[in-house]
Amino acid sequence: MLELICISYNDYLIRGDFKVLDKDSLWQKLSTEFRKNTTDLTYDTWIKPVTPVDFDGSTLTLSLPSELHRDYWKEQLAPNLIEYAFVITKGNIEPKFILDSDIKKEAQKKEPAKADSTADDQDETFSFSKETHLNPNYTFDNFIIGKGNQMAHAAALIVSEEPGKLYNPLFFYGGVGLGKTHLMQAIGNKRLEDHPETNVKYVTSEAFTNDFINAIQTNRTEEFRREYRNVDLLMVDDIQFFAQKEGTQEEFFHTFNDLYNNDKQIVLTSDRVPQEIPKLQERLVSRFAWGLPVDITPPDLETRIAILKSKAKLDNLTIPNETLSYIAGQINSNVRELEGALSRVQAYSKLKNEPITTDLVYEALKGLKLAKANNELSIMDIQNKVASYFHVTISDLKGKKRMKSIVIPRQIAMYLSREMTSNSLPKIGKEFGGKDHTTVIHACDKIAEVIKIDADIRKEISDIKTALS
Ligand SMILES: Nc1ncnc2c1ncn2[C@@H]1O[C@H](COP(=O)(O)OP(=O)(O)OP(=O)(O)O)[C@@H](O)[C@H]1O
Repeated sequence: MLELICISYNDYLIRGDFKVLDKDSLWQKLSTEFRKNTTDLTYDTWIKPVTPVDFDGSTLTLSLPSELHRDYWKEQLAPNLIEYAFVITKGNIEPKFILDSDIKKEAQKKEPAKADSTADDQDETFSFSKETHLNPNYTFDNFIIGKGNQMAHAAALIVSEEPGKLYNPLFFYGGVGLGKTHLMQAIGNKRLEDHPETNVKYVTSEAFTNDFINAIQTNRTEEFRREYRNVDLLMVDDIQFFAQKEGTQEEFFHTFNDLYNNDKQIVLTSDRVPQEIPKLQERLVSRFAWGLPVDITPPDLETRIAILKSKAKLDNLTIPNETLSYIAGQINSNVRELEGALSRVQAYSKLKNEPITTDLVYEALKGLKLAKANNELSIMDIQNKVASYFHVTISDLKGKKRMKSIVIPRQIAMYLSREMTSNSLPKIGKEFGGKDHTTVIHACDKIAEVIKIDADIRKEISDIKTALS
């Protein structure tokens, strides 16, 4: 990787021997490419309203006026942007999308606190509390109970009232977007509301791993241990990502023991039972089963309608009951997609300046509905699943980054698109950021070979296939 030598030069920065544009100049050049290659209507609707916010040499942050714009950019325009940017800068540029409303909200929030703000404050993610990293919206009040999550909900409530006693660790497992994180954080939020003195810590397993690696690199392992072992309630999300991380597992084992022996509460989530997490140490598997492992399954129709009703109320949306039932009937996979459908509908109604009716919803969700009616798995379904399984973005799958952590998921997604859909090789290539069909053939051959010798990848692919079928 070439070093960034920050020499300001008109609108250029110089990186190695490449010229790197600043955000406005880069965006101007990209807009010109889009104007050349799209219709006036597409340009005026989707590209013109975009504002460049930041460009750090590898990520271009763009602000968009609505959720609908964001969906459209992610699904349709991002691959073109990556390609145009590659031609312009000779580098891999990733787009990042934020909403104009988030920028406004953030500006308003910062305004009163300006006087005592610090550099650290500026790094905080929107609306997340600095100390605990809890999302304040993930509460028991906002959580709709249905058949698939009632056990998990009951256990969570008990743990929030009597941590460290009955179910330790509490272990939620289940598919993507079913509310594991929400429920876990609801425990933390309630505990803090009832007992503000409680020391609560929420991290993803990746954040734990990164903290640990940083601590080693900076000789601060003692500090790391003090931080993690001095809490009353530790929540670690998505622990399936501890798979194959020997050193982190070792450290987590000691963290776990320390907290457990001191009657501190541990809450964990994973997309599968501990026994199925590849290369998870046996002693961790058995410890995770000490408390209560409880699964969360997808919501039935009634629960989906109730969830939609509650989200609509939170967003002050007026939606007739039959329209809510219609939306709930269209999306039966997970709650995150249900929320996505609702925000797509909301944005569509704003754009058209019409009230939300079943007809309007039909139009807004047309693309999703068509895929469902044909009952065919789309390449997009596969990309979504693979991206969430490996925690990469859709842009990663469509882009050109050569890191192993991205290349393997990309090749797996191409392989599955070939295996599980009837799309031609050129069509698959096109859906992966306009790649040539020979790249797809190479990916398919590569994965077919790897499957023969690598049991972990074989298992991962089989998990994704099961989730897709
Ligand atoms: N029962 C529910 N009631 C209200 N909202 C819900 C419910 N279940 C899930 N959600 C919402 O769905 C979204 C996805 O949930 P969450 O992130 O908790 O899922 P997850 O199971 O942790 O997914 P992942 O495995 O991808 O991390 C969140 O916005 C959450 O608030």
